[in-house]
Amino acid sequence: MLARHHDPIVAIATAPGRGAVGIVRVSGRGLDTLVQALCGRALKPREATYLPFRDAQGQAIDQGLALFFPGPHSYTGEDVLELQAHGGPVVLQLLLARCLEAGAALEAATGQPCLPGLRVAQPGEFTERAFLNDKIDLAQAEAIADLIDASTEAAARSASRSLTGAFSAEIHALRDALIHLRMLVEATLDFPEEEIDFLRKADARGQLFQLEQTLAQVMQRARQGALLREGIKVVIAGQPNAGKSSLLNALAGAELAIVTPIAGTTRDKVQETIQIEGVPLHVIDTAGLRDSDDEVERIGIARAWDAIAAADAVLFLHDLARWDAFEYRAADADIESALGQKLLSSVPVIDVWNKVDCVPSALPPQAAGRAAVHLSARTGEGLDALRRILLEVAGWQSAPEGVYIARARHVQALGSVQAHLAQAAAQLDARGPALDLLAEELRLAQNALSTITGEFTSDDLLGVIFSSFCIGK
Ligand SMILES: Nc1nc2c(c(=O)[nH]1)N(C=O)[C@@H](CNc1ccc(C(=O)N[C@@H](CCC(=O)O)C(=O)O)cc1)CN2
Ligand SMILES: Nc1nc2c(ncn2[C@@H]2O[C@H](COP(=O)(O)OP(=O)(O)OP(=O)(O)O)[C@@H](O)[C@H]2O)c(=O)[nH]1
Ligand SMILES: [Mg+2]
Repeated sequence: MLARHHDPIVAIATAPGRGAVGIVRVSGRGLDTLVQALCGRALKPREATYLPFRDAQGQAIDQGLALFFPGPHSYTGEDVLELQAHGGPVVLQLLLARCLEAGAALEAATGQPCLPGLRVAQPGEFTERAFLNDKIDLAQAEAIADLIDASTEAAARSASRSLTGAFSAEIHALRDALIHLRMLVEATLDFPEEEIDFLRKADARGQLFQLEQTLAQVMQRARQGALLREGIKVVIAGQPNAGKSSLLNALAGAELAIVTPIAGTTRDKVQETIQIEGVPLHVIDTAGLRDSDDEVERIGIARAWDAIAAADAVLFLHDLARWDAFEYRAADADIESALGQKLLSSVPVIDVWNKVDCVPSALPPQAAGRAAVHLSARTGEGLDALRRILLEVAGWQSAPEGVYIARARHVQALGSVQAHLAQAAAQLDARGPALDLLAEELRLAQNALSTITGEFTSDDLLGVIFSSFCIGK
């Protein structure tokens, strides 16, 4: 991927479909001749010029604004030409084709090695260039995609914060502190006699402690950011007719799943993403859990268990209207023990006592150490309490001002830094610390940290990251 990074690329930069304005964007080195060919004149840098876009025969395709950003002062760091036309899909396709044709004609005419054939950009390739040309780091590039994909305002604001470099700045501060400590340790490797005293005088342990503290804070905020970006998967489970589908509909505020008094109504999973305080929650309604002879229902129940096994949190629904019946309680107990086998202990289960409107005075038993809520999916009573519990379970600390968007891979990288620092601390605390091991752990910690900003990231990972961008970005 690194090899192909200077040939000129072109793409439609605006969303597919009709729009007031549509943009075709070209990036590459030495685009002046292409500008001349496409616009019939040279363009003043960074100044919009109104002109006709003509095809090879001189016929106008459209009249629009042309903008030329000479590198390195552009989005990609290369020359960038924008043709801002009317936003119809056919017009933009014609303009794109015209750019490719002009590129090919120039290549044939000049045979210039500096102008290899213009080609259509891969998804994310403009932003990849911005990264490769040091306009932005990897965390910022990811923030651009996350800004575009943001499904809530809170996610968009935190992505914008990461894009301006707030997250990267924290990572750089950590890196600088780490480098400082590494220099100290590496220096002692050369003077083994004085090593321990030297480290003690320089308070290496104190520096490492400080580093761990800062890291923990960054990690906490990155986790919040990852939560905003990725949300959590919440599965609604319970016996038939407990009101699972009614609860999904109540949370979503729409009649998504079929609700009937017939037990065994839901078979397929029904999923909807809702948001609470900007945190996306992927709520999944499942088939009621019971022994069934019906083949279709059995498949639905198997899917329900698969969903439960993949859940970040489970809402275990109980029907208060039937709680008096021994068989009902026994069946709930069976589900309870099956949940215990299916779920990691870290996956929270919330007891949801549904249909409070039927039995206003009932106070059912509460399992120790587990969140519980009484509600009515029918009247909406208790739903706010459930929303609060869901946010708590997700780990949301509702301080979106300081949160920057982050991805699971960032949180993992920070976790790896944390593990290496813990190893380093163990060495420092040991009676006879192995300084080479200490140095090695600190080096690994720095490597893990720099995968976040992309200073130390494999081409494979870069490929995965940029290919998930939309076309033209
Ligand atoms: N028309 C248009 N709008 C757009 C973009 C674009 O490419 N075209 N962007 C694309 O995603 C975003 C803006 N991103 C940009 C980032 C840097 C530069 C740029 O010219 N940077 C120069 C000069 C900076 C300055 O004057 O301060 C530089 O970095 O040197 C332009 C756009 C959103 N809006
Ligand atoms: N009174 C009352 N009835 C409810 C409440 N929630 C659900 N119901 C009723 O209970 C019945 C079953 O509701 P569903 O939402 O279909 O139950 P379910 O758990 O999805 O059932 P299955 O899909 O069969 O597993 C319907 O008649 C609902 O109207 C509630 O809070 N109060
Ligand atoms: Mg249902």
